[in-house]
Amino acid sequence: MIFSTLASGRLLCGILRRNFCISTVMAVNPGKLKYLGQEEAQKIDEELFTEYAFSVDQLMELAGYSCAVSIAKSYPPEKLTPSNGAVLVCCGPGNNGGDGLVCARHLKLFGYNPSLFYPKKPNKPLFDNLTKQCLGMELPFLSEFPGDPETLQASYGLVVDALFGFSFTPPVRPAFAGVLDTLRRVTVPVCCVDVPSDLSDNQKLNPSTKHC
Ligand SMILES: NC(=O)C1=CN([C@@H]2O[C@H](COP(=O)(O)OP(=O)(O)OC[C@H]3O[C@@H](n4cnc5c(N)ncnc54)[C@H](OP(=O)(O)O)[C@@H]3O)[C@@H](O)[C@H]2O)[C@H](O)CC1
Repeated sequence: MIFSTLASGRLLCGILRRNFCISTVMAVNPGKLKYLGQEEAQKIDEELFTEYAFSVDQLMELAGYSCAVSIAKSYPPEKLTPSNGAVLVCCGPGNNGGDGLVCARHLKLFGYNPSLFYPKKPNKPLFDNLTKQCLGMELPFLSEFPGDPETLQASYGLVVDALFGFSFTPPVRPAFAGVLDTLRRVTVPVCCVDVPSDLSDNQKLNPSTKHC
């Protein structure tokens, strides 16, 4: 049912000004947007897999590509100074991280200079293949995260947060705590895939709340 709403054109991919969050929204009418919560998003995923036979690869490619298109519309590479299009794509250990790898690949084709921070790659063919594609396009994988905001924003004009999506369960584990803390403090735009990774699972993105 939810996917048929998508097909009717009432489910839009919206951009949320929480830093800059790309999320699917249910447009009851153009003037009134609501944002999907964790359960709704999981239900849509499930419906896409079962009733419409989408594969995870297809969904990941669609998600990553639409994020890259949204970024290109809002932050054209020529406007990213002083970094001339340098983007840091932070990828987490799940499918949200896979979205990030796809997004980085498309950003490269759009003229950006993406670098990847991917500290915990799952040992699965899908993620091996996505990593191989990025390596084949000469996208650098950072061996460590630029720990303080000043260092990060001196090198990158924009960050993509593809660390965690709807399977995040707070509190964040130590391995990622420092990364999220830095992303909260940077002054360059942070574009979040699905939801900001530090959003706890019972919070909903409220469209009326002003986000930075
Ligand atoms: N469902 C699909 O096939 C697709 C989903 N897409 C998008 O991807 C995410 C959901 O992906 P999923 O892999 O289910 O989960 P996440 O990527 O959100 O994160 C899972 C990993 O994160 C670890 N985790 C969870 N909580 C924490 C925490 N507090 N601290 C550190 N790490 C955490 C978790 O580890 P476990 O040990 O608990 O397994 C996972 O490793 C969603 O956004 C979807 O939209 C794709 O777009 C398409 C296919």
